[in-house]
Amino acid sequence: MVINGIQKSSEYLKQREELINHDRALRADHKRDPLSPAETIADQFIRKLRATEASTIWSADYPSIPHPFPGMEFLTGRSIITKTKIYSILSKMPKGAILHSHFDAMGNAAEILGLVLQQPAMHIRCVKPLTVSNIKTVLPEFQCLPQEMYPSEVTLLTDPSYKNTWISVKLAREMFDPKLGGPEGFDRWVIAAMTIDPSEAYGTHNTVKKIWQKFGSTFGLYERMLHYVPIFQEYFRRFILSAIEDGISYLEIRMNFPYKCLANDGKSLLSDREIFQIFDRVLNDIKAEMKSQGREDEFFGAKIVITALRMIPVQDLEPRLRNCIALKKEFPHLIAGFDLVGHEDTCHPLKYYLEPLLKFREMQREARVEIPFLFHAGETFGDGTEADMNLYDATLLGTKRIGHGFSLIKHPKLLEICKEREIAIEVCPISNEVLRLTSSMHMHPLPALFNHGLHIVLSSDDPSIWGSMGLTFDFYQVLVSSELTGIIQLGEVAKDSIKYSMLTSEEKQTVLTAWQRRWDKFIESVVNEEMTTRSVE
Ligand SMILES: O=c1[nH]cnc2c1ncn2[C@@H]1O[C@H](CO)[C@@H](O)[C@H]1O
Repeated sequence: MVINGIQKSSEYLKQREELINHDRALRADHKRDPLSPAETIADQFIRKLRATEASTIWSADYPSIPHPFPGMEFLTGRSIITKTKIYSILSKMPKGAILHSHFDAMGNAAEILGLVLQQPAMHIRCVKPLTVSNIKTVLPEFQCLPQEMYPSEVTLLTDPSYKNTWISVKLAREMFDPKLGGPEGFDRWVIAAMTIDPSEAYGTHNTVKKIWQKFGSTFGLYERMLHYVPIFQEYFRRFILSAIEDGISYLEIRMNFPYKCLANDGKSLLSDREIFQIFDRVLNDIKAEMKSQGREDEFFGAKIVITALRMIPVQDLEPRLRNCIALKKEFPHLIAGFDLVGHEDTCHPLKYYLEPLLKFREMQREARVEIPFLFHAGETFGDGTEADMNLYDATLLGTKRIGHGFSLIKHPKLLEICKEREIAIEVCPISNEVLRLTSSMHMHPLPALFNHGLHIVLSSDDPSIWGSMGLTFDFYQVLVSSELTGIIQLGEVAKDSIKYSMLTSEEKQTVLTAWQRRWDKFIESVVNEEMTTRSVE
């Protein structure tokens, strides 16, 4: 690799090629087996399409989007993304597993409101009468009420005499003041509170701290809307079905326990056991449904990563960990691991929980169960802050994967360890951008992680809140913001999501074989698309 002293351009070009290959040698797409002829065509076709769409769809004028570009802020660019052929191709790609998403924020917001509206027990209130001038700032509050507590007198949310009283959600919607948009205005009001919109992410709340205030307030709503068994069950079923339609064949879902879900009577709480029994039932029903359609190799189930909020006092963690062990013993096939969640920049660092976390290993040995740590760490742009330092603790505590690891790129030794120990990084591109860690995908550390040869899985984190159900949008943002990354790299990421899941090695083999079959078919369909496009040109 000596560059000095080169005389001939042919020699220079040879050395240039060697240097480039050397630099790219760690990437997953460079390390894999040679591409099949069909993969080569598909890869080149998608690269060409990406360039064409950058200069057509992404360069057109849009009245409400002043400066569009591929990889731009997701919430502003989403309506352009869905116009592209690349998006439509990626929506058919088999994507492997979702390994990083939070249960309460995985469904479509409008559909969740639809489920709430079907339940007479669901009620709503707000702190003062809603008016045209305060509707953007006054938040709805939901509550499931037992029948004996249904209100006997009703004052509408928009009535000037309204005073923070409960009203049935359905009635509140039907009677919503036409001056505020009637029932559609009601939907807009509630959905705005459940989601982050571009004016918030890129305007009023454009810092990590401010956007987390809005983000946190949405979780308060989801909790009240979803934690009622008829809604909870149907919600779970629907998001699994929609994940399957997006080419996802397995999920590991983070969920806080105890998960306070109201039973049918709207009063008593389900036990954790009952929650897991519901999971089992819903998953088995879906598997049976898939089998009856001859699609059994498209879905292999889901597991829960039990989480606790990193705000709880340290002494409260040990009982949670004991509960986690008891649940694992009873539902070994449904529990993937343990994690602590919440805003790392403002909550307790992992180090604060060191004693119970160290003890957890011993507790597992005694109980003869294995519950790997799958820690969120480094979801920050800090460099040496406590949130950033969580990466050291997650690594020392033996985490099997790292959730986000946004600041990992700053730490050479940790990069080396993650590579050596095959600690996969769960990267959630759209989440990081909406939560203001990066202003566009081009500034995201992901391309650097790919180039360093880290094991990466892509995930959606909280798709309800940014309207990015499934994984297609995340895959899209990654594909269009690096020239090196092509469909082959995305295929490797999908494979890694199976390889670094918490399935057993036999299960992984089964899921990988099914994935490969679907991948070959997918590549064939891209090749067909290429031929059709060529014949039109
Ligand atoms: O990206 C994230 N990082 C850390 N915590 C999160 C993220 N997304 C959601 N939660 C947390 O998970 C809980 C629901 O399970 C919520 O309290 C939310 O704060």
